[in-house]
Amino acid sequence: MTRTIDDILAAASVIPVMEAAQAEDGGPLAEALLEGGVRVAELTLRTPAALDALAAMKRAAPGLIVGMGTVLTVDDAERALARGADFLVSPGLTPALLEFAARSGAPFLPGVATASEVMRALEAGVSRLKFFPAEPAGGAAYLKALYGPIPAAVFCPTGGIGPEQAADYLALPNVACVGGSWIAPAKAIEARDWAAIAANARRAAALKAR
Ligand SMILES: O=C(O)C(=O)C[C@H](O)[C@H](O)COP(=O)(O)O
Repeated sequence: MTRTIDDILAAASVIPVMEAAQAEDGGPLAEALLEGGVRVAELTLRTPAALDALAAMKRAAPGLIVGMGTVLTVDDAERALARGADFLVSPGLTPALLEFAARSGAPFLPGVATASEVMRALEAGVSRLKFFPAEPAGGAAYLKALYGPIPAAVFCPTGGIGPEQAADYLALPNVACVGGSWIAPAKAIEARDWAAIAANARRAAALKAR
């Protein structure tokens, strides 16, 4: 059965967004997230080790749905899928990536930050969107304002969100989940503090969308 981006967002209330400097950290990181009850995570394509780390996550915890973030080009998307990414996340939305997602059928969460970008996505048949960078772009109040004229768009806000802001977003009718680096910060991964990451994951998994 093909998993859609809607299925993936429905499986998550909080999506940990991570950066891995060492590929071998992927396995224990994925296990810590699953242990904490997190079902969906995003690993950013920001380090040379990212693709290997993603493959390690999928090997160690096949039940964890792992997306590749920071997908900027079709080449990034192809490389991520080849290493086992379950979905693709981009900070923005380009015609080339939209076309690739439509052609490949890969679940894709493109980023938007304005009403015009949301409308462009809807014209392309895409209604599940990352709101990025959420806090600098206007926060929960901004998304609440977009809901009036454009109720069809559903967001996963990410960028500058911590546990204090998450509940405000999750209470909105147009928010499916939120993303953030606070569950598995780069420092905790570097320190291999899997117990702290599992504890953060447990608290995050307890947050629920409306
Ligand atoms: O690389 C990407 O594709 C991104 O979209 C960036 C991430 O969403 C942010 O790095 C989240 O990090 P925080 O703001 O610390 O929660």
